[in-house]
Amino acid sequence: MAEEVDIVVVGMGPGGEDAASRLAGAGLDVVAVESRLVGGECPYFACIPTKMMVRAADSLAEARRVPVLAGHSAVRPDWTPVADRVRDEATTDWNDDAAVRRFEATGGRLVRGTGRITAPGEVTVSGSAGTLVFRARRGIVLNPGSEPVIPPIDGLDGTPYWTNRDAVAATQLPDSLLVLGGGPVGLEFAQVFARFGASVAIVEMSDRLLRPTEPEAAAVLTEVLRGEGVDVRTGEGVDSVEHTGGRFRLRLNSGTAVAGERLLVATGRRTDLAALGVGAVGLDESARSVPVDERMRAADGVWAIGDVTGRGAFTHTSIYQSRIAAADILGLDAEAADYRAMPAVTFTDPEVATVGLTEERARAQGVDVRTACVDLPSAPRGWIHKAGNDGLVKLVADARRATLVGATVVAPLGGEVLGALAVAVHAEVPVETLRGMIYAYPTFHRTIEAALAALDV
Ligand SMILES: Cc1cc2nc3c(=O)[nH]c(=O)nc-3n(C[C@H](O)[C@H](O)[C@H](O)COP(=O)(O)OP(=O)(O)OC[C@H]3O[C@@H](n4cnc5c(N)ncnc54)[C@H](O)[C@@H]3O)c2cc1C
Ligand SMILES: NC(=O)c1ccc[n+]([C@@H]2O[C@H](COP(=O)([O-])OP(=O)(O)OC[C@H]3O[C@@H](n4cnc5c(N)ncnc54)[C@H](O)[C@@H]3O)[C@@H](O)[C@H]2O)c1
Repeated sequence: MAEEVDIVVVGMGPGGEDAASRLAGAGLDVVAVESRLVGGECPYFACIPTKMMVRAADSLAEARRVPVLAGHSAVRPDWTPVADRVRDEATTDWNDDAAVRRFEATGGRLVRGTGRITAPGEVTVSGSAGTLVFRARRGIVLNPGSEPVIPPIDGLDGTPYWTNRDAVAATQLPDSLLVLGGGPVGLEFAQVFARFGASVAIVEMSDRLLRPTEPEAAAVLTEVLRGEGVDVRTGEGVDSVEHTGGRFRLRLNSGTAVAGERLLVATGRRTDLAALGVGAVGLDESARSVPVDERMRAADGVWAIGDVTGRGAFTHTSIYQSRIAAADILGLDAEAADYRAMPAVTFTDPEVATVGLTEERARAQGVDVRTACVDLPSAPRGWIHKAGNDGLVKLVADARRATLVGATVVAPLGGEVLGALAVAVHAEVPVETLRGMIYAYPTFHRTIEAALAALDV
């Protein structure tokens, strides 16, 4: 017998939790289905624990800069406080009781298990309590998130490789780490483990790190990582993997090999749409993502939010979309999603912070592009900062409209500097208005003024 409810939310990632709470709080009868932990990847295996690791690693790097700036320092890294903090503060030992209580306080009901759309308006949940069938009167919200992609490399399957979930839970520092994939996941972990003393190699098959970002940003980061002793290999694929005697050995396309104690696979994310049963509502189960309109509608009575929509795999995307989907379901005047000023920060040191279009993407969209790029060490604050001042500010402008359509900041706390540029792109602030502002001296964000001066708009 199917149980009738108003809403079924499948997956309680950051967006699912937010949408389910909003809808239950508005008085709807909401069932939320979660197969692992309420809160999703971000608090237990991703954003929060990794940023705690980054914070710890950055403190080591800063201490190592003392000899350049302030005398002597001796740093003896210890992984124990990091592992303890991740276990006790970030994840409460991977326990979601507090999140469950928070959700249930809104009036919603949590059902543990794996949800699947089995007919229009119907979700079947398989869990430890058996099989339950729900009919959703008002709608189904899909927030299944994403799983690590494991590439089909000869020998990889069956080895004890790490994904982000294992790396976050590491209680001991490996002596060496091989990182497959030079995207945000690979780079944040690579720098953390290297700063704690592991010998780290990154193997990235495309011609540069952080492929979707500006090449200038990738170049700075590559140089910084190499300067810290990380073996960065771009344009390199892996032919085969061996794991013997407790060590991994990767044979690379170039004929060379790299070896290490641990292997982190950080080659992107995927969602199994067939397992989610989206074919039952007419969606393509073999697609990489669920296409949604500007109000997150994926099909009649189905909304999708988060990584599964392919609009930027970030927690802020998921929560932004949940707000819109919940408003639409409640029949409120929902804003239409607008991704022009999508921000992203990779929390390496320096941080790589981006908003809007890169130069390459703006050109591909036919924008009349003008760019300017200012190196941080040549700006007053960068020069003062000295050790650890690698970075730049790059602006991408639309000359016809005389506004910024994109920007990249590579800087210490570059994500904070990005705030001003995100406003500029989002609100289409005229370049002349930006030039007329007063930028506090000598801040990192004042480098924006120098970049604006160099912009031919
Ligand atoms: C290492 C790492 C670091 C990251 N750092 C950042 C960062 O600093 N900032 C940032 O913005 N983003 C970061 N991200 C991305 C961020 O974690 C995700 O974009 C974010 O979690 C949003 O995902 P989501 O809402 O789509 O769902 P997820 O967080 O992936 O959660 C989906 C939930 O749905 C559940 N689920 C899936 N299928 C079913 C089903 N059929 N039935 C029931 N339950 C199901 C899963 O168990 C999971 O709990 C990071 C990602 C990684 C891997
Ligand atoms: N700070 C943040 O906001 C943050 C941090 C981590 C992750 N994330 C999100 O999570 C998503 C996933 O991150 P990711 O780094 O896993 O994926 P990604 O897709 O961004 O990067 C994966 C990289 O692996 C490379 N690659 C793929 N197959 C390979 C192979 N066989 N050999 C060598 N290299 C290979 C790709 O060329 C790519 O550069 C990101 O898109 C991002 O949105 C965000």
